[in-house]
Amino acid sequence: MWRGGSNTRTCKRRFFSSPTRSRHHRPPYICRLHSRGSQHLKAMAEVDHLAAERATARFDVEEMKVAWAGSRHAVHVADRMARLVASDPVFRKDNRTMLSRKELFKDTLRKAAHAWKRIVELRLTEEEADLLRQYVDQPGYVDLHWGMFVPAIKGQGTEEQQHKWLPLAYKFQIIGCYAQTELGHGSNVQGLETTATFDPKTDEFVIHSPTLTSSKWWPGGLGKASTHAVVYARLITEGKDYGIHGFIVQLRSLEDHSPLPGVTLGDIGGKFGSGAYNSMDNGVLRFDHVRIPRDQMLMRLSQVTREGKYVHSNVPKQLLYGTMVYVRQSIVADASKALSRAVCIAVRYSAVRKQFGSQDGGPETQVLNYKTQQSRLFPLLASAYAFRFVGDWLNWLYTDVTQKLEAKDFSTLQEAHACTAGLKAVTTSVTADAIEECRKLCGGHGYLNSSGLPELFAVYVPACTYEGDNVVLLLQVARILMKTVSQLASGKQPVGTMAYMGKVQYLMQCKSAVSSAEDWLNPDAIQEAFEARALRMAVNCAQNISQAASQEEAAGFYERSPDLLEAAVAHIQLIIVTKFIEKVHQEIPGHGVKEQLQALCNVYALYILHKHLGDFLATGCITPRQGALANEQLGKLYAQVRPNAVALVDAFNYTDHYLGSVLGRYDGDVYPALYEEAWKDPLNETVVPEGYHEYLRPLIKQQQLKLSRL
Ligand SMILES: CCCCCCCCCCCCCCCCCCCCCCC/C=C/C(=O)SCCNC(=O)CCNC(=O)[C@H](O)C(C)(C)COP(=O)(O)OP(=O)(O)OC[C@H]1O[C@@H](n2cnc3c(N)ncnc32)[C@H](O)[C@@H]1OP(=O)(O)O
Ligand SMILES: Cc1cc2nc3c(=O)[nH]c(=O)nc-3n(C[C@H](O)[C@H](O)[C@H](O)COP(=O)(O)OP(=O)(O)OC[C@H]3O[C@@H](n4cnc5c(N)ncnc54)[C@H](O)[C@@H]3O)c2cc1C
Repeated sequence: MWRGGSNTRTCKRRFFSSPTRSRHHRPPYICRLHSRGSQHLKAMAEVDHLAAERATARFDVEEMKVAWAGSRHAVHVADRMARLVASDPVFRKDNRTMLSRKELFKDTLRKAAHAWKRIVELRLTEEEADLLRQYVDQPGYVDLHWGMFVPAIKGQGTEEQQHKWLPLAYKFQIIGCYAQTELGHGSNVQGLETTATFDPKTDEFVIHSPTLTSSKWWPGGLGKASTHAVVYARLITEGKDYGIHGFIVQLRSLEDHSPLPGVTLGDIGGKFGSGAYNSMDNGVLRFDHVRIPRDQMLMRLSQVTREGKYVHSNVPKQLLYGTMVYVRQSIVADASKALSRAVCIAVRYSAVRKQFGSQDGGPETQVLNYKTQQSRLFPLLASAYAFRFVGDWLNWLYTDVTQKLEAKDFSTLQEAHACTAGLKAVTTSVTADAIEECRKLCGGHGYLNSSGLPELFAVYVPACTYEGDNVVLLLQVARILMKTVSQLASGKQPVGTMAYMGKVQYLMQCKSAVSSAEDWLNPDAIQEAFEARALRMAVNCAQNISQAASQEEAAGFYERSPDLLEAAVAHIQLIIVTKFIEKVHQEIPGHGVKEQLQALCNVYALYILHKHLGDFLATGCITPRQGALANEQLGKLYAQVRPNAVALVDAFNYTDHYLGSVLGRYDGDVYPALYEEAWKDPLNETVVPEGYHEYLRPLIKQQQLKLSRL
């Protein structure tokens, strides 16, 4: 019922495109200047640094690639798709931040069409096509078409509707987007204002935007590309408002792409950063009494009969939110991708970069050897692995829930909602902060577009907002936690990721047995501390809410929401730690691979414990001494990770094209690459800048004249 994705094998439609040509041609004098400079610098380049780093790894990198990707098959397919993209000039992206908005958008259309052509020519499977989409690495309408429009029809459309619309979407005969958010309301879906009023005389719905704030605002692909949208609107029939439902609405002509009568639409304007999410045409849309046939209401969950009667199927209303649940779980997998990219850049560059440490003209110290660099970077490396594994687990959970829903078993719906919402919130917030931290870890050069980090940050940060603002989503988790706590008294045993709450008697009073730093390497000690902290925080919140004088529960919840947020984070961190521990308990082939993952798992858990020490101490789960021991063990783990760091990021198996960073190059030959990149800037197209004769020369001359008069 929630399933997304599609089988692209059936698609026959072909598109044609011409290769891109950079608008920035370096004039001959710069080529000469640069090639001399570059050769000179190449001789000095520290190309051996990463080779030496790779030699110190104490594990089999090829096998770690398998552990990271999930299977040998996954490594192979990802490798093939990454190379396919990297070797195709149409997919170049090194000039992206220098393109104007219009050029960037056209470049996105060109890439999408070319990608589709290659997918059809090579008869790629859905798995391969999606990887190709990811490696093209440019947000565009196809993400929303495949990621939300198609899944919405699959999840909320009847079989008949799927039969009609999906083949059109699979062959790109129509392009769709997901039009939910409005200018006035995004988080509060029930507050949307767009109306869909049934007219029994014509057997049509009339879609209307009654106010300015009811304008659809933000949907990706809506601004310029989409021909259709799944529009969420208040269903009104027989004079009654039945709340939010989905409708398939055609927006543009399939002949000339002009808006249909009654439809006003366009792009909402430039967004944060250069390049980045500006490749996406997030749009605005208003309806002026637009009529659509009744059968374009998505009718799997509820129907309106020919006579205008509203009928709700015997399924939970929340299935309407299924597309968001689907995308939230995919966003968790994306978080590990974005985080691992940033970490890969920062680790490699930190191994190449040297500062200080030599008093007598000897070599300087690799910045990766500084303990502070390690304590900032290695937890992020560990988090990338942690998010990867929890993402795999979440994908399993999602698939499992979907199968159950198809069998009309709704028992795990709440678990799916809590896990997707909470993990989406925590992993995206951490990743956004981590990308910025990686930029700082790369010093000044991290601020250059050519480091890849500014664009990665700019493209990533909206993940904290889209598909549900992270605070709003964490409060959803908190509500479920409070509900679970309140049911404990009645003896109802919590299940799934809440099962630990069933041990309430024990966890509320247990004391950690850790008495040495090594004791923190015991997964049971970690698990118990995290469970006790999460449960105690949730129970404290529940007690505070119930004690909030005579207030209603909702008012108590509102008062305590900052604490509830922290309780929700603690619960989600417990899930991440638990899934990492479970992963490490599995059989993992390859020399040293399990040991490295074990170390990273401990780094992740103890880093979180150290960072949130206040929670652990305030809830009395551990003593200050035990907290200090955890930190001591963390330092030892960093030393263990250090010789393996470069190999651990190599295991992500990213091409230089995908990384898009001169600092993160596989060969570590950073300085010539930085030098070369500088010359590609449009400012360097001429030696004397445009504007010199207009503004600089007159200014200088005027000053000279003044001086000569003195
Ligand atoms: C290069 C080209 C090549 C071509 C390639 C071809 C490839 C082919 C193959 C590709 C396949 C795959 C492609 C995948 C691509 C994926 C990429 C995706 C990219 C994504 C980009 C992002 C774009 C962004 C989109 C958006 O942002 S869409 C809008 C999102 N909006 C929100 O998230 C709004 C948030 N708000 C809410 O969700 C709700 O309002 C709320 C939950 C906050 C509150 O809801 P409500 O008011 O209804 O209710 P309550 O809080 O009272 O809750 C009532 C009960 O319902 C439960 N509940 C709530 N939500 C859910 C849920 N989702 N599921 C289940 N249950 C839910 C509550 O728990 C309450 O329960 P109770 O009554 O028991 O207490
Ligand atoms: C890049 C991007 C792409 C997007 N793509 C799409 C798309 O394709 N389709 C689509 O329909 N939408 C899309 N959106 C919209 C997106 O889903 C919404 O912006 C998002 O759900 C947040 O809603 P909002 O903008 O209304 O934020 P608001 O809810 O207005 O948030 C503002 C602030 O209020 C806080 N807040 C709100 N409610 C509460 C509460 N109950 N308790 C405590 N604090 C609260 C939030 O934490 C936040 O700090 C996109 C957005 C972006 C940025």
